[in-house]
Amino acid sequence: MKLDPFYLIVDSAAWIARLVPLGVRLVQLRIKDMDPVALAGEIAAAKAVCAAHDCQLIVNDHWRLAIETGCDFVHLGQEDLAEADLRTIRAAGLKLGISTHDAAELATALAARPDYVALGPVYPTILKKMKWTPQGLGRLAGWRRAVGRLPLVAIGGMNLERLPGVFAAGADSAAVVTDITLNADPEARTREWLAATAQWR
Ligand SMILES: Cc1ncc(COP(=O)(O)OP(=O)(O)O)c(N)n1
Ligand SMILES: Cc1nc(C(=O)O)sc1CCOP(=O)(O)O
Ligand SMILES: [Mg+2]
Repeated sequence: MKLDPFYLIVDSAAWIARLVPLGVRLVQLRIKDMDPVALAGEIAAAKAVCAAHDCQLIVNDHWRLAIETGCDFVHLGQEDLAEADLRTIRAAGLKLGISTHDAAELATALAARPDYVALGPVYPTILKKMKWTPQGLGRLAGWRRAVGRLPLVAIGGMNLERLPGVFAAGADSAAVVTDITLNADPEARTREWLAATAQWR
């Protein structure tokens, strides 16, 4: 499986409707704290936009709702993974991406036979408080060696200037939130990301 080098992460179907039609090929819906009925509606709306624009949708955390709404890819962190039923996820035909932040988490992730592994935070992030200090490019290169040909996602503090180093270190895809969603012109920034990642597509 090949991941698009530009992996957009947003927190609503409205963001997906706004940015995916610009040409985004890989997007994660990452919603926290929403009731299941509203959440199912968000996932269904995101799925419809992605289907219309040939974009791979990845649902963060909510694997049961992803199955119920007919999605085909979920992302789980280590706490999510500990509570997830991997057999059910696999039986439903879902692909699976897993977060990692240290060697023990990488071993846990690889044992789950994921479709990609994410390493973060490669650079400092302002999106959420994290207990890990930034991993840096050397660590990313170490992850590349450790995972072999498995797709590797770099996350945390991604911006356009950092992309050459991130891909040179071995990432297949760069996942981004605030460099786009907090930009004064998210559409223009998305177009810049699409252009900047074209050479790795
Ligand atoms: C691509 C990607 N990488 C890492 C994460 C983080 O997942 P997790 O550790 O479960 O934290 P939350 O995003 O759920 O707060 C991710 N979502 N996507
Ligand atoms: C959601 C998330 N997970 C991370 C991890 O390291 O697992 S870093 C992160 C936030 C990424 O946002 P931004 O691009 O704004 O830094
Ligand atoms: Mg999670």
